[in-house]
Amino acid sequence: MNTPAPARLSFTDVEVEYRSRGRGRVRAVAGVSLEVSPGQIVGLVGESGCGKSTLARVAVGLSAPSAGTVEYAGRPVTPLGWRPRSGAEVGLQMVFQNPYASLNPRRTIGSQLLDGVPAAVTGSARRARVHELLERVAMPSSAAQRYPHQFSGGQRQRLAIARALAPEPRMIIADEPVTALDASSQAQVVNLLVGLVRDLDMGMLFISHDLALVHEIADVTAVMYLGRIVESAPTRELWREPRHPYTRALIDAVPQIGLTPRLPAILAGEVPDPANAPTGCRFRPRCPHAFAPCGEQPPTVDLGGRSVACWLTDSATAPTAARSL
Ligand SMILES: Nc1ncnc2c1ncn2[C@@H]1O[C@H](COP(=O)(O)OP(=O)(O)OP(=O)(O)O)[C@@H](O)[C@H]1O
Repeated sequence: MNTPAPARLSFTDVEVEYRSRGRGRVRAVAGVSLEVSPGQIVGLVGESGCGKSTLARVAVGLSAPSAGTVEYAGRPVTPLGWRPRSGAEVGLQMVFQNPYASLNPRRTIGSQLLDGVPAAVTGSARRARVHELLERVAMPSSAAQRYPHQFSGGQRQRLAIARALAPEPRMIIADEPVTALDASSQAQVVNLLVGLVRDLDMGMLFISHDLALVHEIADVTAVMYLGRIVESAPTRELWREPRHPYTRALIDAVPQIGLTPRLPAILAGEVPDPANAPTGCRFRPRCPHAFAPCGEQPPTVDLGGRSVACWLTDSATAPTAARSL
């Protein structure tokens, strides 16, 4: 008997390039390798424009990688529109920042949830499944007869989560799912999402620019800068001892109770345009520790459970680097 492959999402050396009229070739993702396993929440953080949403779109087949592979449950993710989606890909569902990206404003919630219920569920069990989904996201059964615009932003996001859960996914890609909500709805939606992922033993890639939020919920945190993952580690370790200068800067910029938030000098200004990315280490122009080797792209060093792409952690160059600190 064949054992099914674990519902793991794997990115291997993924690159995504856009062709844009004014900017030419934009390499939004420039060689990313990352894994999300069932039962695990991986947080992906980084400033605006660093390629987080592009990576999310590639994970669910909304964009195609220009190089590298994305696999889910041991099979390549097929870009949507290239061919009918296979059964495996239904196991991978996305929650967007804007719930209207997955909810049609002109159809009732009930009919949209029904669409997502697997065909194997038949007869009256289909409607019962819709009510179960509403209950899971703490919405009344009466929501089934109503339209998306009849709900508040937080409720609408909960309904979008119910829509994502309808096909019984094993993995959720959540791209800034609470960024557009007010503070109290944010807490409710985050708690709901994390509770569901834990109860149903799913995996989740949680994308956010909010490092403090990712610190609260993620088992592993991956830090992205200008199309590359610069550091990835169990969240607690990353927070206790950030190894990449960019991670350190992001953590320093997180507001702390009683202290005035302070943007570190090196993070002032914008992330450079990926259409004109610096050569070598892409963080080099903003890094206070940049030294000669940074003109070359740093290797990703595996430090046992965590990985860092920085010449400061490379054993051959670290001694020289230490002198520049
Ligand atoms: N369709 C597109 N055509 C051209 N360039 C694009 C396209 N989509 C994204 N980009 C560019 O790719 C880069 C990465 O964008 P992306 O939206 O993935 O970043 P992000 O980290 O999710 O940022 P944000 O949080 O602001 O959405 C940016 O420079 C963006 O301008």
